[in-house]
Amino acid sequence: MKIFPAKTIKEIDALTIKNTPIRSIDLMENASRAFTLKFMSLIPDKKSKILILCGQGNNGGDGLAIARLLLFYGYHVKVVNIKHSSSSTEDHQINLKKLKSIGAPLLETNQIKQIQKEIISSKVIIDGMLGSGLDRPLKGLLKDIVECANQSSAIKFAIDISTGLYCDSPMESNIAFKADHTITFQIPKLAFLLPENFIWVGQWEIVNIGLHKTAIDNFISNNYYVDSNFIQNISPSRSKFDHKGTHGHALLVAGEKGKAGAAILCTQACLKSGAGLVTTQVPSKLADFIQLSAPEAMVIPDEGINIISSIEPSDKHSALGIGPGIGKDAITVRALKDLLSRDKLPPLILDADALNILSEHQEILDSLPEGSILTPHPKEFERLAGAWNNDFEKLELQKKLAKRINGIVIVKGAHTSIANSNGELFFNSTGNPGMAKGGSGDILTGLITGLRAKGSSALDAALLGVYLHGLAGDLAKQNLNEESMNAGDIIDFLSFNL
Ligand SMILES: NC(=O)C1=CN([C@@H]2O[C@H](COP(=O)(O)OP(=O)(O)OC[C@H]3O[C@@H](n4cnc5c(N)ncnc54)[C@H](O)[C@@H]3O)[C@@H](O)[C@H]2O)[C@@H](O)CC1
Ligand SMILES: [K+]
Repeated sequence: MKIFPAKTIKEIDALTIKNTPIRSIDLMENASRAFTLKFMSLIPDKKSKILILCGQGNNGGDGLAIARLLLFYGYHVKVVNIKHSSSSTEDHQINLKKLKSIGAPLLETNQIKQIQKEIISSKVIIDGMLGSGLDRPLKGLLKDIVECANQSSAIKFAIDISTGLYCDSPMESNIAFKADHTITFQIPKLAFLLPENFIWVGQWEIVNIGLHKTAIDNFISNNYYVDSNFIQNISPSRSKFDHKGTHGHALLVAGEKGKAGAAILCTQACLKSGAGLVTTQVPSKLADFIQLSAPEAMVIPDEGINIISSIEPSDKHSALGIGPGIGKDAITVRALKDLLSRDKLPPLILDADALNILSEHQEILDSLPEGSILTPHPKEFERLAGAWNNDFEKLELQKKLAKRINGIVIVKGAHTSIANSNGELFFNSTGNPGMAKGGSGDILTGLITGLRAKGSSALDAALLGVYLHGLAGDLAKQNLNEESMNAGDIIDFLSFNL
């Protein structure tokens, strides 16, 4: 799914109207109906007072149409048409007329006191003040209304996007409508995917409004939202006469004294990737733990008893994952540097301590072979790439690093982002906060290394690995809940069944 900026969304709307063809008022009706149906599934209670705050643009037009539809379905609705501007859009005017014609409970005002009274007495508030047309910071009446609504304990919904939030650039005034739910029209907005905006966006869902497919296909985007359709197209397959030799050989380098668990989780996850063979190199003292916990894997005991002292892949290894729990001992640093000074290397995946070593020895970043994959969490990413002022800047740093290494940078978190060296960004759609626990990252590294060993391109291995890891986390959550699920449970639920 492509993510577009507000300007392109407007152009797609216009092309939909022209090419479908459909009248703009009918497209607004489609959008309002889609919002209403989703809203009704989330709020079945028809008795509590719902306040719909409408601005003078098309977002307000949606609000007025939604009010009419909710009234039709028997909901208890009050509408405020906020007179914050002297003019309103044509579709807004049409919907206002329709609403008046059915005698809807409607207040038209620019008086904050009157609006405040309505807010205080409402159980649900729907924000139809401003949408993707926001072009300046919130001030005056709209800002006062948003502040007042934010203090209310009502359940809050945003139509398309919260008032005050830009679709694709940082906020200017640090104030927006604090939605618990955002129901957005067909195209995901970049702003929804960034941690700093969670307080304004809440849970968000996409509803289809019938935008013209060719119009969407014709616009280029560098940002994508990765859903199961996307993943199905890049999932690997097997054919009847395949043997273990046709599915690659993954080599993992992991673990130090006290961190055998990282190596075990990484190995077990790699075994679920479909790779033909998996070998794990660990400090010699840990070798038996791997053999016992992952009997399908082979083990190379390092000469170091408690640390990794050398990394020497052979031609038979088709991908090499390094990092979970390896520590930063000077001998391990040397081993990594020696490895990267080699001419020929298998595709690399670097995580955890391998990334911390790279952060402290930035000169070796430039010796990473093309197509390497880095999998930092935000703190590791900050050590690698420097600090950022807002999440949009963080994305720029991520793209810059991917370009510098001519490879893939995965920054983990809710909606994990994956950058390639062409300046493209992919945001994941699976996963939940129950996965934010020790060991979860080790599993991702094992999984991606296996996928890469099996023959997926660097980008596909990253996209698939991140998606499947999140999906397994979601299944673990369904079965266990977010608190009690642990990283090992993610491995149990890893599956290519999409
Ligand atoms: N055909 C379409 O274009 C469709 C649009 N839809 C809705 O229309 C919305 C976009 O509509 P509009 O482009 O009219 O934009 P908005 O409804 O977001 O409002 C734009 C108006 O508000 C003013 N404005 C911008 N920032 C302001 C601020 N900080 N304070 C006060 N006024 C401000 C602008 O000057 C403009 O007059 C979408 O978010 C969506 O809800 C949907 O109905 C689907 C179809
Ligand atoms: K809105």
